[in-house]
Amino acid sequence: MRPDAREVGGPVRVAVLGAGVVGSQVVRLLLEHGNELAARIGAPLELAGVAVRRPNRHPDVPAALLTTDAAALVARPDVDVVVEVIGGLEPTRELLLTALRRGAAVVTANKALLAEHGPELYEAADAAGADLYFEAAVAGAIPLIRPIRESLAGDRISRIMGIVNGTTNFILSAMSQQGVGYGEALAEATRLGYAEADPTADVDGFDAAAKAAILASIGFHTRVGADQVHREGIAGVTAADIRAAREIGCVVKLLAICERVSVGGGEAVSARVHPVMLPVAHPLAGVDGAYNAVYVEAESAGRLMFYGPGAGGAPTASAVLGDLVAVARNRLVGGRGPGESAHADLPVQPMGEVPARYHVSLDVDDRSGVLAAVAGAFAAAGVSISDVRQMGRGTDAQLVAVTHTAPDAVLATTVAQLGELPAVHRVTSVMRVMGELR
Ligand SMILES: NC(=O)C1=CN([C@@H]2O[C@H](COP(=O)(O)OP(=O)(O)OC[C@H]3O[C@@H](n4cnc5c(N)ncnc54)[C@H](O)[C@@H]3O)[C@@H](O)[C@H]2O)C=CC1
Ligand SMILES: N[C@@H](CC=O)C(=O)O
Ligand code: NA
Repeated sequence: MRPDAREVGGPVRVAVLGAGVVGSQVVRLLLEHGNELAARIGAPLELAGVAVRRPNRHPDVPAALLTTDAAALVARPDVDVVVEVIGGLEPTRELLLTALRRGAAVVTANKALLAEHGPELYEAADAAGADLYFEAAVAGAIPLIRPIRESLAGDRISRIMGIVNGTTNFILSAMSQQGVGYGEALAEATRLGYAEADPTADVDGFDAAAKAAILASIGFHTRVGADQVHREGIAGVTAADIRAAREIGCVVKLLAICERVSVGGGEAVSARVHPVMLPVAHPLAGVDGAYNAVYVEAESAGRLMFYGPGAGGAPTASAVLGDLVAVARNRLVGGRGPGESAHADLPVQPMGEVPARYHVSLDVDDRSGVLAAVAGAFAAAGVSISDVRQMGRGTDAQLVAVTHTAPDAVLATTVAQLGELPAVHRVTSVMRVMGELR
């Protein structure tokens, strides 16, 4: 049940859970822009409480609002909206279920929670007629969730593809443009507030996979969990990979790709996250630092591109505040925003079936017959090569091959077999390639 209907124009009371990088900015904006927000909503937003772990670390939050008891705060009947910016799966799942079950609206930036427990949260929201908004959970400040759930609700989306993790994009940009080392770039991304509390979530691709799960779910009206997204991070991307990409006119980017695909006369969803070599002329190749950019392709709309800051306290707080205004407006008119839409219920395509092109660099013997042996291994697997180059380096040589499209599993097996050839010393770089190479 919703809390008691409020008198029109009465305050909308907001509880904020967590006052870290994002939460502290949410509280600041609420306190600094209160009058303007009230004018836009038609009622004041009143900060009812801020749950934190260590109250003495938050001098900018009025002391009377601070509490260490988040469970008591979300259960308070006078709280209309709960903003969750703690992160992680627990106790956030339990806290948000408590809020939703008593009819409070929820605004969250927590993609990990949504990708893992989205259906349970949606069900609780539906049962109570409460709002569940999460614009900040994907691509930070960029309006993307609302455009997909609302503006494109009348269209048929075929593809959502882009850079959705600011930390890894920051690291890859620093490595390729300034020659900064991986560890140093990660430390700087953490210092700037881009990285997750545990940055392995960023570098191992978990964060991008959670975002891909959310995008695939709302884009294709199908429940896609984080465990159904193929995930490869950037921890294995080396300076040699970045050099190899540069040699063929490419940059390395970590992409999330969600597609509606045809499988055996029916439709399925493919959702995957992995590094790719992208030609420098590709629009996503120029997206640097903590910026994100996402293409959405829809049957009638055509190709749309969304670009902007994908991480950071203030940009993410902007998305949270936008949701807060939306749910407050809904509340005042007694309405509700979109709930879960999972009617299509499409199967998820296994990664092994996804068509891909690979760029493979090998250290090989510099002698005749090696190229033929390598080409023979590709041919035996039915994989055709679009480009091959061999560069002598004294006693050994570097051999680079770019394949035509083949099923991902076939390519992966072929590369493993190449590594077994006597003439191959080492497989130095393997990466998927996208777009037209020069
Ligand atoms: N930092 C960013 O650029 C973005 C973050 N997000 C998401 O926003 C959420 C918050 O991220 P950040 O602010 O960066 O994290 P953070 O680690 O800076 O802040 C989280 C805060 O919650 C507090 N906290 C932990 N458990 C608590 C509890 N039980 N009760 C009260 N407070 C508790 C922590 O002490 C910390 O201050 C995460 O879900 C993250 O994935 C989303 C988009 C961008
Ligand atoms: N750690 C995330 C924060 C925003 O979602 C990122 O780097 O993108
Ligand atoms: Na967003």
